[in-house]
Amino acid sequence: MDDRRSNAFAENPLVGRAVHKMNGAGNAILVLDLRGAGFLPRPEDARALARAPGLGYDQMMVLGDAADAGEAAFMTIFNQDGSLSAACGNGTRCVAHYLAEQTGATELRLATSAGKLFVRREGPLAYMVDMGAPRLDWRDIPLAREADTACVDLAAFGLPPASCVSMGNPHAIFFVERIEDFDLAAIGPRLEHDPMFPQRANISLAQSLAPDHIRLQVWERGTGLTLACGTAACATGVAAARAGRAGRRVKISLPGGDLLIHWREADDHVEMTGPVQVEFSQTLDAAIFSGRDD
Ligand SMILES: N[C@@H](CCC[C@H](N)C(=O)O)C(=O)O
Repeated sequence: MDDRRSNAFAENPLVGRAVHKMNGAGNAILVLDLRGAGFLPRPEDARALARAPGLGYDQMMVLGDAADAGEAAFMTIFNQDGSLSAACGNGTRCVAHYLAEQTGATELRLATSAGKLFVRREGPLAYMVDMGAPRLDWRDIPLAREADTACVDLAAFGLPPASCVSMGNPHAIFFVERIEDFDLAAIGPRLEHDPMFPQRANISLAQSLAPDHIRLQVWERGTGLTLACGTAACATGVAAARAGRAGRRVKISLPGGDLLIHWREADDHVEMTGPVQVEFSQTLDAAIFSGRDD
């Protein structure tokens, strides 16, 4: 190892590692493969990477060693603010693509702190993820107090009651006539931190276009407005079917692209199918971690 590399390594073990910038329906994803490394980025590292010029991300998917044989990796998922999420649908497709390209696998098993995920390649740049069963009990979302999760009155901003769903992470969905009538960038942060959500929440505005088609805009917990959110699309599909607004198969159109959601009757699991795009790979240098962490 040359001197520059060994000094940089002493500063931060991420220096010299490769990251892979991808997107899933426009959701900006950074894949960092730390299998075999025995460490995870610190929250301040995650924040530094999120604000690194030309790099950035909505979520960073850090691959670690899987506990079970047959699982390709364990995914630790960071938001821009350094907080963790137990689920990320678009990031899961990106990780699946990264691994599928390495191994040629067309089916993969991955794990997160929320559970195990099955992924199937559907095309050169398309994947279906079995996101597991939604959780609809108020304690599982979690909400701060007992409530009918199909109808949570947050009494704010002229919005109707929200439908709350956990896909391993908490979502509140507001069905509105027209998304444009609301400024999600302004109300999103306040709803994310509403006292009803002890672990904060991802906030979505949904507009029904047809019984099998919904428009969606998402304010993501720990990140902000994004072009797409896979778990929000799953949660919205579930909320819409629950309310009789849609069937169990629905197309969700987000600013960055479309996701197909199928809430299976047979086993209650939610399938999410959508695209991935590979942008670039880069080696991390020490300058990324040298700024202030405000
Ligand atoms: N973009 C993701 C969800 C990201 C996680 C979220 N911000 C959270 O903290 O729960 C997706 O595609 O599902």
